[in-house]
Amino acid sequence: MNAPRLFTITLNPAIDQTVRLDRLLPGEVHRALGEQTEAGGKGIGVAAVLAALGRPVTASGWLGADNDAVFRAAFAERGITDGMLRLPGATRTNIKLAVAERGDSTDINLPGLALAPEALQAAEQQLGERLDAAVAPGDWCELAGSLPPGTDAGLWERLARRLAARGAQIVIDTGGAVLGTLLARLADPARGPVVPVAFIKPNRAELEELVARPLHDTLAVADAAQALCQTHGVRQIVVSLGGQGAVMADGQGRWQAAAPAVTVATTVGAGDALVAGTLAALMDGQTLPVAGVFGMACAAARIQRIAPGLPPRQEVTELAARIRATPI
Ligand SMILES: O=P(O)(O)OC[C@H]1O[C@](O)(CO)[C@@H](O)[C@@H]1O
Repeated sequence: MNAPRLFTITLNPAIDQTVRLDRLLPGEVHRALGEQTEAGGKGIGVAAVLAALGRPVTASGWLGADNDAVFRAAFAERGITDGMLRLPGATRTNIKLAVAERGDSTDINLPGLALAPEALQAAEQQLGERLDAAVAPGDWCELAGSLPPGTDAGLWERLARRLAARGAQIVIDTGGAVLGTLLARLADPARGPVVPVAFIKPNRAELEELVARPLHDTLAVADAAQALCQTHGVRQIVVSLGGQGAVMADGQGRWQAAAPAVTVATTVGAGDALVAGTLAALMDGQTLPVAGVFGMACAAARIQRIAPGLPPRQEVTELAARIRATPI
């Protein structure tokens, strides 16, 4: 069998406009230090990191045809296969305020391209056919990011079932109520064949929403993550804890790892880099703690610059050497 490939599926991509500020004072006038525009959206961020790691990756999903130039340029420059449908209209622009004093970003994410029900149905049909033609058994498919207006978890569910029927490994990186609904539906035999989920990467708030209780410490996070593996048939989980690092869980155990201290230019894309690095290593057959550490190194490398992608591999390897996963 050929080496597995990754397809990211982004149904609500974004043009990220990052405005750099020295500080943020609500209600005040700010003079920006600078501005940068990048092709964004969760699966596109993941694809950028995978491509930087030298992996074949296809960015799939859909884009507004009116302003796709930034995506075309990014795909060509980074060596990402462009598998995105073009739909009538414009892709949303998300505003990112990267604030030097705070060392983080404030995100303002817009709803996204709204399509009429018939147009949505046609887009789903066309996307499904494209994926059927491209995805081979053993390939990994990431359902990435939020859903556009007028759609619900059913859209992800139909795509996941279609891809699982082709023998793909399903990865989910979507948040809010949609994640819980989707996991519950895919694990429910009354709805059809149970779809095993290879990997998810909630953050603490998303995991709290999934298990419907606050998770005050690392141990509580690890317990909740491991329980989710058992109840929802999720094979591997990395819970991102921002500056505090990550907790990982699978059928074999649970681990925690602290994030290395780095200078932060933006926190946008940190989660995508964590997913991308972890998936790259898992696809190589690495264990979860090894893969999660590599993902964390990719995230630490990613947040030091505003542009998606990664610095030279040596820098990522050095960061990985500074991270230890310890069993909990
Ligand atoms: O689909 P969501 O949840 O609105 O997130 C989209 C945002 O997330 C990112 O992909 C970063 O993770 C940004 O590029 C983008 O603006």
